[in-house]
Amino acid sequence: MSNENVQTVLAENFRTIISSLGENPDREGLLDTPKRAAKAMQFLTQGYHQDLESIVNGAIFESDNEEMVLVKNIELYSLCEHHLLPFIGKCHVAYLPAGKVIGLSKIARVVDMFARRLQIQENLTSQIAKAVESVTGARGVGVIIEAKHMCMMMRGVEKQNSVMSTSVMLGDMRKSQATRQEFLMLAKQQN
Ligand SMILES: Nc1nc2c(ncn2[C@@H]2O[C@H](COP(=O)(O)OP(=O)(O)OP(=O)(O)O)[C@@H](O)[C@H]2O)c(=O)[nH]1
Ligand SMILES: [Zn+2]
Repeated sequence: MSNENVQTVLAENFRTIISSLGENPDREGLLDTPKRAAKAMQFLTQGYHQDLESIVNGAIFESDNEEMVLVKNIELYSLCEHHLLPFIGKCHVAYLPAGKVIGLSKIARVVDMFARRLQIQENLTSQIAKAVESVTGARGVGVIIEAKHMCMMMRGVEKQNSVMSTSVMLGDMRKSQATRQEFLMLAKQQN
């Protein structure tokens, strides 16, 4: 289905949702809402139409550096697959290069590519780690995500302060306790 067709189908469904809620989809304020909501949902799930190779766009560079590279505090917006409500937080990604480094912005793009899908935080964390590992050939990769889930805040148990923390360590980052500790310590430090 083309992008426009998907948007039309989504908009029709959003119109049904609005009327099922007892609202009048024909009142002025809501007239364009199905289309807007459809576009917003397409944006928030655009990761399904992206692939690693085009996201990275060849920005892999040779380097002798073997020390840990860490990108901290990457903002993260995703949708939980259970309620379709947002979870919002930050992601820290570290890797141990093995002859190659990746363009800095590309790590954030990889995070977005997987975050803009229907997710649970655990799978999101491991998908990012595996993607960074495969694209850089790194000796080790670590990913930490700390996020607040709207499904726990706005509804359900209504807990406003709980933060879910998930981490995935691969390769040498998993094997070497000292390296893992260094990552965890650097990730925890304020800026
Ligand atoms: N592990 C994990 N659980 C999640 C994530 N996002 C949402 N959940 C949980 O998924 C669970 C779904 O539980 P259900 O009992 O089927 O759904 P529910 O009746 O809406 O649950 P409550 O949220 O407890 O009201 C809830 O415990 C959510 O907190 C996530 O990223 N990871
Ligand atoms: Zn949820």
